[in-house]
Order: sequence, then structure tokens, then C-alpha cells
Amino acid sequence: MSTTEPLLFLKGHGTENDFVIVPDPDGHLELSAAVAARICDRRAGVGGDGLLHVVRSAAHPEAQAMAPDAEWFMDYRNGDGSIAEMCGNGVRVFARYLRYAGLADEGDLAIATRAGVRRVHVAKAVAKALPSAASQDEGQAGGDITVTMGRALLPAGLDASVTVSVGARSWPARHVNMGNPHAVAFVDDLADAGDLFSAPGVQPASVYPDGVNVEFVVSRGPRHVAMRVHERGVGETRSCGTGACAVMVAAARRDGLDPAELGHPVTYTVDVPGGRLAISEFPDGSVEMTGPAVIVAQGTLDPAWLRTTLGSDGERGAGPLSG
Ligand SMILES: N[C@@H](CCC[C@H](N)C(=O)O)C(=O)O
Repeated sequence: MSTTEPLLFLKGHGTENDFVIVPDPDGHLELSAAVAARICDRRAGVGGDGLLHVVRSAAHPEAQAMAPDAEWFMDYRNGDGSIAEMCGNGVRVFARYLRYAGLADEGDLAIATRAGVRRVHVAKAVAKALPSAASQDEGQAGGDITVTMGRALLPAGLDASVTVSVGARSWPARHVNMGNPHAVAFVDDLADAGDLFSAPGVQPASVYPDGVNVEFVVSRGPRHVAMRVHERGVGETRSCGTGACAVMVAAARRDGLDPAELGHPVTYTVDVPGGRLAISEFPDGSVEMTGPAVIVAQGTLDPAWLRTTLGSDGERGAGPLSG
């Protein structure tokens, strides 16, 4: 694929965690970190917390082994262009896109991610917001999407507890892995985290050699919490799906609720600045998340802008976006 061709993109969000969606079914694009970051740039690009590169699993080297189980691979990038293992809000938006583009049927589908295959249930569409040839009969505005997020890993021993700090303040936090790393701190007030313009400190740093997403949590009522998040590779966002799952599990343990011991699922409502998610943990340890996912726009990336992004001398063009 050459950069003289316009490149289709869409814009979507899940509880206001927003993404640029770049369909590339046959895996012709090589998206460098620099190009992904440029596309996600809110001033010089389209703008988004992250980028969802939509590729057939069979066409992507990191996903070929999952191709028998999941036709599509979510090649997720953070807004700074870095690669992450998993994005919970992203996978709902990814599923919404597949329905919107007529690439998946209503009901259950499987999506390959770097954290493994995730099962997604797309609820029946209830509204139609975007008049588009590609929109099929999919409702963009309505219908929650449920994702089976896998098990939360709660490391034991030295890695179990960490300390999160902002300026002179610090809090004990829980290390939770949802395919990607999280540190969950319970605070008295969400404002205690300050402006979150820079990443909170997390000690010991050796627990998170690849960086960490940090959640600040307050209680709102029985099995109801609210959170803010500073995402690795992005900054503060309006929501984080994997973070909400990590928060739910940490809150349940704090409240003495372990589904494996209780023999029944436990469900929490998790409020994020951009909306609300319902998270359940089951006796087998699996975690399920339900929330909205919306496609808001589509367009094409200007080939001239892409060439500028790549560098007119071709110096950066050889790697960032080619095919
Ligand atoms: N917003 C996402 C998480 C995206 C990845 C994260 N920033 C990381 O680097 O692990 C979500 O909804 O889970």
C-alpha cells in the first residue's frame, strides 16, 4: 500500500476512552510508533487515547497462532505509539467497528489480542446514528458490549503491594495484572491525585519493568466505586477498561469478597469520569466487563499529510508506514 492512497480511519470511544480505528484487513500497513503517535496527536493528527489497528489474525505475525479461534486481531497502540498487551474499552470499540463494517454478526465473537483471545457479546442494536453505506444495520449509539476479560492476576509476596505517590502524598496500592499491569490505590477523595499531568510514582519500580497504569479509587456505596486513571503511554484518560477490572477485583478483595470462596459471581459498578462500567468476577476467576462502545465518525487520512508525517526525503518513510 502506498502513501499516495487515502487511508480509511474511524473514530470511536468507550466511556470516553477514545480511539482512532485503522482498518487494514490484510496487514499491509507497518505502523511505526512515530506514525501511531502522530495519528493520535490531538493537535497535529486525528486525536485519540489510542489506536486500534484492525488486522486479520492470519495476516499478523503476532496473531497467526490465534487465527483458528479469532478471525480479527486488535493490534492496539497507546497514544504515544507504544504497544500494550490489552485494552478493555478498545476491544469493545473494536467489536463495534466489526459490526459497523459488516465484518461480524450480532451475538458472540472472538477477538485476538496480545493478552490472548477475548470473547465478546454484542447486544442487539437499538439505534442508528451514522448514515453510512458501511454502517449496515448496526446501531452506533446503543447496545452495551460485554467482554470476557480473562483472569485477574494478583501477584503474591514482594510484588503484591506497591506504593503509589503523587508529589509528597503516597498510598499503599495493589498490584493487579489484567493482561497489562495496574497499581490500584484507594484514596479518600479522587481530587487527592491532583492534576495527574505527569505519571504518579510507583515503588518499587522493579515490580513494573515495562511501566504501569495507575488507578485512584473511592467508594460510592455497596459494590460501587469510582476511579481516576493515569494510563501508561497516554496520561490521564476518561476511562480504562482493564483498569476498571483491576479496580473491581482489588475492591472486592478489600471488601472480603472472593467469588472462588463464595461460590457465586460478584458484580461491582465502576464509575469513571467518562461513564459507568459493570464488572463481574466469577468463581473460576474470570472477569467480565459490560459497557458502551460508539463509532462517532469516519474519514480518510490525507496522503499528503501522511507523506509529511513520514518525511518527504523518505528517511522515516522506509519504516513507519509502508506496505
Ligand atoms: N485504555 C485501555 C488500556 C490501554 C493500555 C494501557 N494504556 C497500557 O499501556 O497498558 C483500557 O481500556 O483497558
